[in-house]
Amino acid sequence: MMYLDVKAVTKHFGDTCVARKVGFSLARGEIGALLGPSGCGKTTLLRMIAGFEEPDGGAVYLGGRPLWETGRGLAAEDRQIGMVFQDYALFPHLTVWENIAFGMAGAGRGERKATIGELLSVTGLAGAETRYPHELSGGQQQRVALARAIAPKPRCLLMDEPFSNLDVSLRESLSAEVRDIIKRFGITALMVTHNQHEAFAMADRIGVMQDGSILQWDTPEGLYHSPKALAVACFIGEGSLLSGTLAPDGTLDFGLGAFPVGAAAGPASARRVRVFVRPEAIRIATSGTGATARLEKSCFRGPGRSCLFELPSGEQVKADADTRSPLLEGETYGLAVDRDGVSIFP
Ligand SMILES: Nc1ncnc2c1ncn2[C@@H]1O[C@H](COP(=O)(O)OP(=O)(O)OP(=O)(O)O)[C@@H](O)[C@H]1O
Repeated sequence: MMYLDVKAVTKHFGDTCVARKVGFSLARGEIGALLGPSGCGKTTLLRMIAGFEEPDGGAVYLGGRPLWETGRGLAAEDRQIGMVFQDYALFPHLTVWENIAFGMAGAGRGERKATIGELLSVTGLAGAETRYPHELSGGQQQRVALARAIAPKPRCLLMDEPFSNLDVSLRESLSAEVRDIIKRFGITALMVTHNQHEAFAMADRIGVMQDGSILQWDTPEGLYHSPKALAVACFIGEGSLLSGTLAPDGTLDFGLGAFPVGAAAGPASARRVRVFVRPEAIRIATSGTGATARLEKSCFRGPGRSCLFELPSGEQVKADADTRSPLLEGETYGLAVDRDGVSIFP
């Protein structure tokens, strides 16, 4: 059995279904992320695991023990779950030290001192222990919130959009830092975010959610390279959607060429398919075989150049180029596609 196990959890608010038999699991010490657009049900799922909301059906287990099963559950305060909220929710009248110590009433003086000392050190807050929350930056406040949630040694840590109040440049560096801290303490954690960069920087496993369902629960690499649904491909990273035909012998024919994608994939008769291609799977050449396309737009992005091509069919294709390539808008180029960077959907 996995450490955190969510099984076929359903939840309605009135007539609206916000969790449709949702299931996923995390091994001990793994970090998971629920990723999806606003309103898809991420926070409600997190709140059901925390015990702030009751499921209509399904079960939730933590470390082999039920948090919720057959319509009954442990009270939130008995679940030993740590929470980090979007707005940090620090106590404004308590110092950094007192905020972190808040949930450690059961620990002895020596243990409390050692744990808080270690947390201050790994979160880079040593020296700030007598300050109050309003005397800290947003990033520092978030680290205090994390330290406060970790200090009582929770069985699981839940984080609701933990970086959304921080500026973009801080989000990515802090998310990598927070991952290191959680890993160092060996805590099993689940976060909710609508930002894929945060999910990629933090999580070992990510669930892409849409309308109360998890479309795919997978590693970041699995989601990016082998999306199981078109909505997952489109939600994660960038790409182009082209139309094509899949023949019974497994040959895919579309705007960027024709090649076998495995006989096993072949339908009984030729079938129209949608083909999703990542920009980095396309190689641009001045001439040659493969497809030809007109460069419509080219945008310098420092390490790379984002290009938008138009195929003779009128379909548009995004491709990445080297910034040193002398590409001219309006000119025609050859495009070759890396077969592994192509995903096919009905
Ligand atoms: N207590 C509640 N009563 C009624 N409807 C609710 C309640 N809590 C959430 N909802 C509704 O359930 C749906 C899912 O909300 P939820 O907060 O879980 O989504 P989310 O994916 O976390 O979105 P966001 O990123 O905006 O927080 C939304 O339509 C929301 O309005």
